Amino acid sequence: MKVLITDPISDEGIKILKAEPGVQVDVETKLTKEQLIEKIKDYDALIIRSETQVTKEVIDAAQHLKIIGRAGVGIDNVDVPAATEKGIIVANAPEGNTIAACEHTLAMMFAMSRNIPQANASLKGGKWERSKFMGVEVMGKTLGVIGLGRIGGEVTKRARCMGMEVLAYDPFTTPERAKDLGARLTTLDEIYEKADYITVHTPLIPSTRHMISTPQFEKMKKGVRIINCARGGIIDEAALLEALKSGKVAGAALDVFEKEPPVGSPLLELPNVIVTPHLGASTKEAQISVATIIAEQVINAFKGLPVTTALNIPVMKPEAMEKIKPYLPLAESLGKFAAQVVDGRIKEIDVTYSGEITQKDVSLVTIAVVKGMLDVKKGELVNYVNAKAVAKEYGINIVESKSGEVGDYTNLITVTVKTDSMQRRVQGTIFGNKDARIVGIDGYRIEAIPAGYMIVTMHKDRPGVIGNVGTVLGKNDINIAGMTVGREAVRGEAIMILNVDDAVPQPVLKEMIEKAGLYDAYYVKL
Ligand SMILES: NC(=O)C1=CN([C@@H]2O[C@H](COP(=O)(O)OP(=O)(O)OC[C@H]3O[C@@H](n4cnc5c(N)ncnc54)[C@H](O)[C@@H]3O)[C@@H](O)[C@H]2O)C=CC1
Ligand SMILES: O=C(O)C(=O)COP(=O)(O)O
Repeated sequence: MKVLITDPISDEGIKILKAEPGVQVDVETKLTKEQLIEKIKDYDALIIRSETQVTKEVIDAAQHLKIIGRAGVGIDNVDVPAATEKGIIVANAPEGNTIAACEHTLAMMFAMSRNIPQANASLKGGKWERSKFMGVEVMGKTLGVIGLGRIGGEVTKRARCMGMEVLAYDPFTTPERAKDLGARLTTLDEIYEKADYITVHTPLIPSTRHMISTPQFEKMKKGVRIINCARGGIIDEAALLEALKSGKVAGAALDVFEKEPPVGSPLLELPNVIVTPHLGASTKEAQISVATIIAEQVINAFKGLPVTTALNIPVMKPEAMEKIKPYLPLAESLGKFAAQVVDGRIKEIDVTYSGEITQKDVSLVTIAVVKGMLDVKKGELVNYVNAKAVAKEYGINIVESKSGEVGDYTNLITVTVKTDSMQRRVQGTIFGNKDARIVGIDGYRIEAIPAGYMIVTMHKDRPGVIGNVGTVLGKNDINIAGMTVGREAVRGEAIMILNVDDAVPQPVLKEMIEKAGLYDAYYVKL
């Protein structure tokens, strides 16, 4: 495995990677876009921080890339949909730098309140200006926290200890969580109306880009102070500049910028703006933590172990993963099997779970069904990362449901495939936590091992059919390893599955249909 690291990460992470047998690690920082496009071709993994721009062009140029590891949180510099489409895992290190970013936010709040950067520069410049740098206290003030996630939550807890009242806005959190942290969840408008300090802690995504702009500054209290240690672009810098110039905003503390470095930004000229060069995550502790986490995730990806911080595949805890693991090969086999016993273009895949499995997180099991089906239909690289995206691209609707009905099986996975011309239902179960079986087709009870070469026949139950099928196979030197028949009634409609030891050419299948008088027969290869 070849790992390319293009932004500086802690040696601790590099050591972990190098200790892994068969891993080659190359650190190449400050690559130009063109150099990265050229380099990436040879690598299996890419590790980055916020500086490397992993664009679609870069992803398209990659030939072996399996994982992009972000040694940090924000992934706004990665084209995640492009990676997903190509089956590349994107993983980050979400908890590694929470405290670093939180403490930096508080450091910036204090530095701004007490004019520390300005006073430091003045004194070092030979001046002694005590009255010029009169500050304000944070105690008793209202802090507005926009984005009450990991960092926003830690900032809230500490702000409360400093005697601040905290109002928070986050559309994806609960009033209970906010209360536990010491904040009151409210609207953005109330924050704008009441806050003395506003700090943003959301990701940079389309819905947060320029979420604070001129109309929002207009609603704010005069003299408000703004902190941005999240991402440049959440706050509209041009609008902030105007709000600072007009006196609406008394000060701004910025760690991040719309363009980094912010060369020539007029914000840098203002005395009431203090800045740091994207240092939020730059503590020894955070860097060791994120580098270690991401190195482990990259290794896991190569060992086929769960990548627990992956952002584009369902992530589950190792214990949960352990519980559904036996179902993944069965699900993939059911998908592959079902794809080979239908005609026409697949329009919908419906996966229904019943029995004990309904207590588990089955999202990955559904993906395994889809992956199996697309492996057959598309014959191209489909994996757990891109299976759903590929299905969507081909206009295949995926439906997942859990049924309360407990039939004869402890666990049952029912896969219904709808094509433009027909519908087929295939059911499977696991016996004793390890033995996968196909136990039903279109309501007929059967019991077949989903493996190797198989033949599925649809016929009328009458003497001679099975004998004739055996004769045709024998004549063509195809050995039968197992057989199961399901029928609706004696001499009624029937389905048979044969496990055979050899591949079955189409002409043999045709001969079988004719000689044995079958309605239809399908050859399945798992
Ligand atoms: N300056 C620096 O060096 C660092 C910056 N960051 C930035 O901080 C951001 C937050 O990091 P974490 O707290 O770890 O992430 P998180 O995912 O724990 O928290 C983000 C929160 O924002 C909320 N959110 C999403 N859309 C929102 C909206 N429209 N309005 C209000 N809230 C919204 C989410 O519900 C979530 O609770 C990262 O995405 C990253 O961009 C993170 C680490 C270091
Ligand atoms: O983790 C994040 O989102 C950060 O912004 C930290 O960025 P960095 O790794 O220091 O370039």
